[in-house]
Amino acid sequence: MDITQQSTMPGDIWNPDWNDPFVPTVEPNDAFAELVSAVHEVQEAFTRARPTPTDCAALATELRAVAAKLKMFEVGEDDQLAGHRWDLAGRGQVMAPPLRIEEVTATTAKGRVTVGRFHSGRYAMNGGVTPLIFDEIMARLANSAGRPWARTASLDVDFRAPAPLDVELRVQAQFLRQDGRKRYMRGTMHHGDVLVAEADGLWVELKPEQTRNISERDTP
Ligand SMILES: CCCCCCCCCCCC(=O)SCCNC(=O)CCNC(=O)[C@H](O)C(C)(C)COP(=O)(O)OP(=O)(O)OC[C@H]1O[C@@H](n2cnc3c(N)ncnc32)[C@H](O)[C@@H]1OP(=O)(O)O
Repeated sequence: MDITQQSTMPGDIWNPDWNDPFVPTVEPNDAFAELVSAVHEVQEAFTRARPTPTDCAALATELRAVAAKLKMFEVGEDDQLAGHRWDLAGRGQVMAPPLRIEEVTATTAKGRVTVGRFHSGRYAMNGGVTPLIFDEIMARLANSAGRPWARTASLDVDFRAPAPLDVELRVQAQFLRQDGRKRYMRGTMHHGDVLVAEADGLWVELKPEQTRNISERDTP
């Protein structure tokens, strides 16, 4: 299959606005984006802090109060906002660093990400976080251009240099080829000119019975 012959089908699976690098990550008056940003702030501040035992206890109480409030708004996974806000960096989920995907064509995707101490191993990005970032951008590309849904079957990451914290990293994905249901992808992560990690991945197109749990809300 010649994947370069496929269009990106704007409006179908890919919002053309997302190719504009100047679309702000957080829209004014976007209350959910503010909430996501606040959770990220808590994660980073928690990681950097060394509170006293008394303060730990008080903070735990306050955070449990916040969790109780959020539980009042619990919905099913199809209806939750986290992970479904395709216009936000990181889709509004707070597990992986907020990768900002700026461009997706049928064959390439480009994004940028900055990680703080929350995602640190030791003075460099944790080795488990790098695959999260690759999976996000490579999956986005694998599922772009109107292609039927595919899930990650394998992801092989090579760590070439420590990925520094608090600076912007550039992440790219490339659609190498398709062989039946198999889509072969490649990813790279750079800090400046330094290649910090690269990845090879296989995405396998789902059979109809494997798409049962994928809803319209999963469509970018
Ligand atoms: C964010 C954007 C959008 C996101 C939008 C949200 C929805 C969709 C995406 C969700 C993203 C995820 O959750 S991904 C989460 C992480 N991934 C997963 O949970 C996937 C778990 N695994 C599976 O569900 C399954 O193993 C599949 C679907 C990957 C493959 O199973 P299958 O459908 O039975 O395929 P099967 O017939 O065995 O294999 C088909 C071909 O692929 C090859 N193959 C299969 N697995 C492998 C493998 N690990 N390594 C090498 N090759 C493999 C086989 O040899 C075969 O080759 P040949 O004989 O044909 O040559």
